Amino acid sequence: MNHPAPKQDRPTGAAPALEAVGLGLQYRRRWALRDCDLRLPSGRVCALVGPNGAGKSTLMALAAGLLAPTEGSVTVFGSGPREAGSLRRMAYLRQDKPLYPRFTVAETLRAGRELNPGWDQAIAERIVRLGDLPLDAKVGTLTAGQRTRVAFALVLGKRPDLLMLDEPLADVDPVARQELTGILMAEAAEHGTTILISSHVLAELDGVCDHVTVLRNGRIRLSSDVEDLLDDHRLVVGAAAVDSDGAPPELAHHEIVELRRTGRQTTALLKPSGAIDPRWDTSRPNLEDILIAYLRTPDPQDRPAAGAGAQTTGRATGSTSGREEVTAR
Ligand SMILES: Nc1ncnc2c1ncn2[C@@H]1O[C@H](COP(=O)(O)OP(=O)(O)OP(=O)(O)O)[C@@H](O)[C@H]1O
Repeated sequence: MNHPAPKQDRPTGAAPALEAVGLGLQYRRRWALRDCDLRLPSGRVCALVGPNGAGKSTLMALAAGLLAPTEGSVTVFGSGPREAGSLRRMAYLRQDKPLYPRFTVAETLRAGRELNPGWDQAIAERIVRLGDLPLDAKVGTLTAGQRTRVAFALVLGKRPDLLMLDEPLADVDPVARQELTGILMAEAAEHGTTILISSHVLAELDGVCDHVTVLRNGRIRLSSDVEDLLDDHRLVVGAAAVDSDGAPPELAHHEIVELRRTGRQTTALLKPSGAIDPRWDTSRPNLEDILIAYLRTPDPQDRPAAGAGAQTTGRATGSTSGREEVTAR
């Protein structure tokens, strides 16, 4: 679906909606998030993408003040996430969408109204009504998708300036998905709400978000405006021979994000520097093409130095036909 992406940055000098500096969180000996630098200006719709266990929920929980950082800092509109002003201005919809099962839908909305000074009953009721949810139904009797709708009504009813949604639509049917995404985007455009949304459904992010951050193994792999990403990358397809390192010499002067071989065909996602050899069929990738390539390949800094061991990107050696060989550069 295509919605105009809101781009209403606050006046210069205003604190970003969310800022992380060297942010990290360690569980026992394992880092769930490390060296995270992120600046999300207000009014943006930012997708947070990454494989399972990449650290997306950890980042949101830190920004919501539910976890304390092991190192670094995170602020919301310039203040610590646990400060009263920040708590008032943000809403966080956790993946498990905690609600009181014994409350009815109406009682849940009433609690939202009583707890939140800026409560917008109209939008909350609209979301519930569109799902045909009986107001007197107990939340515990609702399906997972219906509970998601109630949780959506609560976070949008709060009218936050920063809305963080952790895989919010995973259990919602496709029609409701489109409808709730539409409401979300309309609300963001109308009120300048900053949205941070994590999702595994990459195709649905195109046309919805204007900024994207990719996390991999607890580190930021990529964080960029969508328009810049689309302008800066090219997909090339050719039949050129591949040298022993996997990089065709004609492409060697470009930054190769990912190189894939299927039989005699080589496909690469590039950040070109200069003209691309005309023997290669060149096209503009869509957002999903770009995100998949970054998700599949580790950051060059995280890869072992040449000769220090095999590349770590699932590269299948000796593949010449049928099988696909993937090489990160
Ligand atoms: N309470 C916990 N105790 C120990 N380790 C944890 C805990 N919560 C998360 N982790 C670990 O931290 C890492 C990041 O987890 P996180 O939930 O942030 O990932 P995610 O990107 O949200 O994953 P998913 O897409 O599966 O929801 C994972 O390795 C996870 O196993």
